[in-house]
Amino acid sequence: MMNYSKVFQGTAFTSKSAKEINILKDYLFCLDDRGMIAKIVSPEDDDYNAMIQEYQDNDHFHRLKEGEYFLPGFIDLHIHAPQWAQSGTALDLPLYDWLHTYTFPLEAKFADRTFARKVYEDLVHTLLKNGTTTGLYFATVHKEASYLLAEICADQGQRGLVGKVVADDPQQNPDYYRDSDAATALAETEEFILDVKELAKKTKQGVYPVVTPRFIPSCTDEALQGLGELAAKYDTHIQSHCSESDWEHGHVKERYHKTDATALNGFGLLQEKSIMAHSVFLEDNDVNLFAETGTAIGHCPLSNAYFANAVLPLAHFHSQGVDIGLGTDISAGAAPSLYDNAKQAVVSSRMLEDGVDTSLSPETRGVDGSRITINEAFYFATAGGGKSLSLPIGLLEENYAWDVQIVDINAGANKLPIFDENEDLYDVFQKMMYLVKPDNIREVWVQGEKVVSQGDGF
Ligand SMILES: O=c1[nH]c(=O)c2nc[nH]c2[nH]1
Repeated sequence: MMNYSKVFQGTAFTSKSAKEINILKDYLFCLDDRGMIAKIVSPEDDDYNAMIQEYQDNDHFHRLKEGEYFLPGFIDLHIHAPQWAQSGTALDLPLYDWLHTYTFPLEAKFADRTFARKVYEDLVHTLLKNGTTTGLYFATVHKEASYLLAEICADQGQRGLVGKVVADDPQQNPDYYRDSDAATALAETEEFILDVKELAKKTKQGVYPVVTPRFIPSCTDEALQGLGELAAKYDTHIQSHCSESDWEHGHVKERYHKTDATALNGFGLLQEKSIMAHSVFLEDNDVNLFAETGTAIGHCPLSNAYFANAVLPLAHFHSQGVDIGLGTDISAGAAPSLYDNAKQAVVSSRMLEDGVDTSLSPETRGVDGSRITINEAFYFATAGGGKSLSLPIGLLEENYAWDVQIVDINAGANKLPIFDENEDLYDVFQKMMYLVKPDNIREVWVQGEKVVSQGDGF
C-alpha cells in the first residue's frame, strides 16, 4: 500500500460540472507529501476498509465528526488589499470620484511598511477564516509593501498571487500617489517579479507575482506595452480591470477608438493567465477575444451594484466559453466573504433575468436566460477560479491541491437549521452556501497544511 502523508475521511462537496454538485459521502482523501490529493477512495472500493485499518491509529489520519463537511477552499479573484482599511465605508461616490476622494489617499499610506503590515496581516487572516485559500491581490504602487503582502501570504499559508500596482500617467493619477514614470514602474515591476519568484522557492503552497496595470486610464502606453512584455518574459499572471463602468469603457474608447479588451490585447495583456476584473460592458467581439485568448473574468457582484451600476451577463458570457471566477473586490465590495458574493451572484443574475423596473411589463422587463443557480455560484467560487488561474485548485479530485474548508453545521454560534439527521445531503449543501459564517469554518487547510483552526487565535 502507498505511503500517504495524510489521510482524511468524511463527506465532501465538489463541482461535477458548472451546474452539478458531486457529493462524495464518507470518502477517503489520501495526500502525498506535496499536499496534493494522490488518491480518492470511495466506500465501494475494495481497499476502503483496509485503508482505514492501516491509517486510523496514525496521527496523520483525520476523520470528520458528525455534522462536519469538506468544501474546496474558495478562490478570490479580485482583492485590493490596502482597501481593507476602508471596507464598509466610502460607498457613496462613483468610480472616478471614489478613487480620487478616498482610495488614492488611503493607498498612498502604504509607503509606510508598518501600517501596511498591520492591514495586510489582518486581511489575510480574515480571508482565511472566511474559507478563502487562494487570493489574487492588487497591492499598491509601492514595491516594498507589495512584497510584504506576498511574504504575509507565504507566512500565513495562503496561496497568494500578488501584484505591485502600476499607475504612471501624471494626467490621471495624483502626484502623491503614482509611479514616477514608465521606466521606473517597469524596472520596479521586474524586480518585484524576481523577488516573489525567489520567495516562491521556499513557499509550499505557492506565491506568484502578477503583472498589474491598475487599468488603462491609469497607465501610459509605454507602461502598458512594457508590462505585456514583462508578463511574456517571465510567464506571469496578469490582472487589471476591463470595461468596468460606462465611464471607464467610454474613456478607453475615446483614447484608442477601440474597446478596452481590444486595447489590452494589443499590449499583450490578454492571455491564458490573465484575469480581468468586472468586464461587465464587454461587447460581442470582446467576449470572443476573452474566450480565444483564455482571459478570465473576476466577477464581483457586490462591487458591481455600486460601481458598475449594471449586472454582468454572467450566464451568457460563460456560455460563450469565457472562464469566470468570483471576487470580493474589497473594498468596492465591502464583504470579505465569497459566501456573500456567491449569494449575490445568484441574486443579481435573477434581477437581470426578471428586470427591476415595475413600470415595464413582465415580458419586457428582464433579460431571458440570465439566472444562475447556487451550484453555479459555488462552481465560480471554486473550480471556475482554479481554471481561471490555470492552477490545480478548486476541485476535490486526484491531482488537485488539498485546499479545503471544514464546515461544522452544528457550530454553537451559528447552528444551521437542520433538524432531520437524515437530511438530504444536497439540501445540507444549499443551506451551507446560504447560511455559513466564519463561526462554522472549523479548520482551513492549504496544500495539505492546516492554516486556521477555531480556537487558536481565531
Ligand atoms: O472596483 C475598483 N476598485 C479599484 O480600486 C479600481 N481601480 C481602478 N478601477 C477600479 N475598480
